[in-house]
Amino acid sequence: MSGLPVASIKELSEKHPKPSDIKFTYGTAGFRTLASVLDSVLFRVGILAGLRSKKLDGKTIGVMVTASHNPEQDNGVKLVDPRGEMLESSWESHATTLSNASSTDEFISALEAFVRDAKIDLSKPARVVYAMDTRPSGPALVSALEDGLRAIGADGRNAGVTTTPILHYLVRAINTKGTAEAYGDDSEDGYYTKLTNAFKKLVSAKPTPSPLLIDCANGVGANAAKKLAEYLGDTFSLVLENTSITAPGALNNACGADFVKTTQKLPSSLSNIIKPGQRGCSLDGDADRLMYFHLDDRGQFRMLDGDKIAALVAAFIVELVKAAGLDESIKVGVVQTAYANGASTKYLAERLPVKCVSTGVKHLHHAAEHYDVGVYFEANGHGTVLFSPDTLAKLADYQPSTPAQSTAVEHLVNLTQLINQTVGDALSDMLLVEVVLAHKAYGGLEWDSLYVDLPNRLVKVVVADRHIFKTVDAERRLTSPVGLQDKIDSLVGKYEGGRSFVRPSGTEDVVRVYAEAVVKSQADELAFRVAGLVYDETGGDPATRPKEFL
Ligand SMILES: CC(=O)N[C@H]1[C@@H](OP(=O)(O)O)O[C@H](CO)[C@@H](O)[C@@H]1O
Ligand SMILES: [Mg+2]
Repeated sequence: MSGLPVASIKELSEKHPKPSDIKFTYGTAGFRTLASVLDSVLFRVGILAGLRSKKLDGKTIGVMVTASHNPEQDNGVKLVDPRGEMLESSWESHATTLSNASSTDEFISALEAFVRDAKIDLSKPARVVYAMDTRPSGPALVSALEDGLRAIGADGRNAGVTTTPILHYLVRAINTKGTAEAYGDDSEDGYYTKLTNAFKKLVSAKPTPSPLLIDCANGVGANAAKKLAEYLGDTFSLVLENTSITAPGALNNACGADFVKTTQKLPSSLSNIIKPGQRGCSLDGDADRLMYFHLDDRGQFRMLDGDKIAALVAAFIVELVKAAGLDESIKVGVVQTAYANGASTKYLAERLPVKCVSTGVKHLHHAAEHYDVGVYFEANGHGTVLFSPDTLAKLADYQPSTPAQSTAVEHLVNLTQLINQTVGDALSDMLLVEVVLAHKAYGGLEWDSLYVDLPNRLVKVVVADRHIFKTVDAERRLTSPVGLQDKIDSLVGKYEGGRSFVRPSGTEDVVRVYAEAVVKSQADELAFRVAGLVYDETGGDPATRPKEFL
């Protein structure tokens, strides 16, 4: 075994010193914080990505530089494993440890220990493909990443400015090239061609959909949606808004999927553009989340979130599987989190198996892999559909006995091409939604009426130490602080259709309180009473108690 290239790491590491007063964490969304403090993290991630590739026998690893829906001054970085999935969780803590070594010497010792413990064969090749979103801090951070790749001797491929899901696609396409599982050509052209060819086949016998308004969050989704529109040609026209990717401060500002979900409002930049009866959607800053909305006939804004997308898509796939005559051998299931609207869970559970897992895409993704076809969406609009290898083989080998069965199987096969199965993908999900709407001849109104959302409220509570909050049952119940869950239960019992749960955030230094009830004012009241309880029970200072807490 050859050793670490210590001299080269040392020399380059000196150019990327760690800020002394900061503790970094590789969390649910990778490293994410103010861009101005991330230089050393990117350098070290470059080395880590190289080591991950060596550990996996030279398979290509992805690195995405983005802070998604966060404000423009933030940035972040996450690693992508060879099949396009999130980094294996055991490596998250190694990433955290390496990022916090205080000096170059300490960093090198930590690397040496890691290489030994993880039994990494340094003589293996290392390959990494990387990309960034449109943030102004991106280029400098990418150059720190490239120093890391150089230090460990990894081959880097720069995929430029692109979306998170395209980077995930590229990783899988590169690693499956020339195999029976080839995912597509390993280029952006390959991605757009794959998606749009499948889309065109799926809607070929349907009327052309009315043009769709897309809020691009002033981010990288604007570039991607523009290219997608070119590949779609006349089949489907996209009206792109919030495309100012170079305007200072515009990214995610009062627009984008997260804004729509958290404020339950239309971005004001669209208010003069969207017409009653029209549908539109918002992407987030790296185009992996999607929120739909429509204005009803009276011009009222109606949000169609990840739960509504899951309901629409899952019911459609179940219908197709049945129409194909495959319902005995292909089982469709849905994965949600506790934040899924109770009405969506009820709607889905009446039709197919539904599983609830902890917050965070990796939990949903892994649970969805256990179904033949697993549909997963977070309420915030991040999700996709996974077809198991067995299911893909069944679809490929199936001999339909009627023309109707044959059409249904063809549709299913085209869906496997349309859907980005590596990760949630706003553009792929958008085409998927449009396919279902076209097949069902639904507008926003019909889709929205699948079920009626229960009124709900999400509240943040700032506490002294959120780590004392421990949960069980897919985060729906607290075991610590002891006794708090009983108090929440007795509050919930007072509200018709009441549901509430409390969990520590994995991405912000807060505790989140979610509440639902049959009436909006009651959902708000329940949320603020539970928030008040959490605050008081964990020693919150009465002087700074938020006044809306009850
Ligand atoms: C209530 C909520 O929307 N939580 C979000 C948020 O996680 P928290 O752990 O709740 O901070 O960020 C995650 C990463 O983007 C996302 O997966 C999740 O859905
Ligand atoms: Mg995102």
